[in-house]
Amino acid sequence: MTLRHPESQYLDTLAYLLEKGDRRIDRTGVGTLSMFGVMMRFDLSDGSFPVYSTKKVFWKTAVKEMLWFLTGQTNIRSLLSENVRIWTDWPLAAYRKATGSDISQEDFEDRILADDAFAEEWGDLGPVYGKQWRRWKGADGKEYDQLAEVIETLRKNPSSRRMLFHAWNVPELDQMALHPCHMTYQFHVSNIGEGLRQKVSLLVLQRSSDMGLGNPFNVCQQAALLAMVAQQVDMTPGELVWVGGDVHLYLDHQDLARTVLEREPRPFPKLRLLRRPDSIDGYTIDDFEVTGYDPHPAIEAPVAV
Ligand SMILES: Nc1nc(=O)c2c([nH]1)NC[C@@H]1CN(c3ccc(C(=O)N[C@@H](CCC(=O)O)C(=O)O)cc3)CN21
Ligand SMILES: O=c1ccn([C@H]2C[C@H](O)[C@@H](COP(=O)(O)O)O2)c(=O)[nH]1
Repeated sequence: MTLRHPESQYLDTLAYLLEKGDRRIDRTGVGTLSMFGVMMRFDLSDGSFPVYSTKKVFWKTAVKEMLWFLTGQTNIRSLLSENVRIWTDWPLAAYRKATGSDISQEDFEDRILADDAFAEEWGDLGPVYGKQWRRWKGADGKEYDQLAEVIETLRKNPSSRRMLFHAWNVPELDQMALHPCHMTYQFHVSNIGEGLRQKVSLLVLQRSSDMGLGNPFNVCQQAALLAMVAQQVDMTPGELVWVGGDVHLYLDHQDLARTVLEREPRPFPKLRLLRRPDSIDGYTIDDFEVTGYDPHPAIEAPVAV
C-alpha cells in the first residue's frame, strides 16, 4: 500500500462537503455546506511545509498573520504596513455601519496607515488572538503570557499534558471583531528519555473553519508556528494535528472546490528557518525559506463577512 498525498485529506473533505454537506444558513447570510468534526494530520518531521498545491496559497501572508499574532497586537495597522489586507473587511464594515460612509477599502486602509488617531479608533479588532495568547487578563488583574509559559514548560517538563494556550476568553468575547476560530493550541513531546532527539507536535482545535479561504491559511501558519516553537526548544517538529468543529464550504466557493478537485496535488514544499532568533519574539518573514513550491494557479473567491 502506498500512502496518499497528505493534501488528499483536504481534498476528500471538500469532496464530502460538496456531495454530502449539511446545507445550512450561517451568521454571514451566505450559507454553507457543513460537516461537524474533521481531523487532518501533517507530518513535518522531514521538513515538509503543508502549503496546499491545488491552488496557490499566499503562504507569506498567512505566516505574516501568525507573526502578527505573536506580537500580541490587535490593530490591523501593523498588518497593513506588511501589505496584509485579509482582516480589513471587519473594521471596514464596522466603520461604514457606524458612520454611514461608503468609503472604499483602499481609502480606508490608506487612512488607517496615515492617521494615528483614526487607526486607534477604527483599526482595532478588540482583544483577539494576540492579546489572549500574550496578555490574557486574569480576574486578579495580572496579564498572562500563555505562549511564554508553554515554551518554558516544553523546556523544563516536556512530559506535561498541560501545555496549551487558548483564546476563548469568555468575558471578552463580545469585544472581539470575531470570536476566535482557531482557539486551542496544545503541544505534545515524544521521544522523551530515549536518547533520541525530542519531537514536538501541535494539535489545533478550530471550532469553525472556512475550507475555501481560511483553512489553507490556517494549516500553513500553524505549521510555521510549530517550526518556530520546535526551533526555540531545540526539538524536531513532529505532527500538526488539525481538528475542526464546524467545517464548512461557503455556497459561493463551490466552483473553487470543484476546480481544486480536478487538479493533481504536487509535493509539499520544504521549510527551513534561516536563523535562530533569541526568542519566539525575534522572527521575521525573511527567516522563512520555502523551496519547491510549485502550485496550480490561485483561485479568487469572495470572503463572507
Ligand atoms: N469567512 C471568513 N473566512 C475566513 O477564513 C476568515 C474570516 N472570515 N474572518 C477572519 C479571518 C480572515 N481570514 C482570511 C480572509 C481572507 C482571505 C483571502 O482573501 N485570501 C485570498 C487572498 C489572499 C491575499 O490577498 O493575500 C486567497 O486566495 O487565499 C484569507 C483568510 C481568515 N479568516
Ligand atoms: O482563522 C480563521 C478565522 C476565521 N475563519 C472562518 C470560519 C468561519 O467561516 C468564519 C467565522 O465565523 P463564525 O460565525 O464566528 O464561525 O471565519 C477561518 O476559517 N479561519
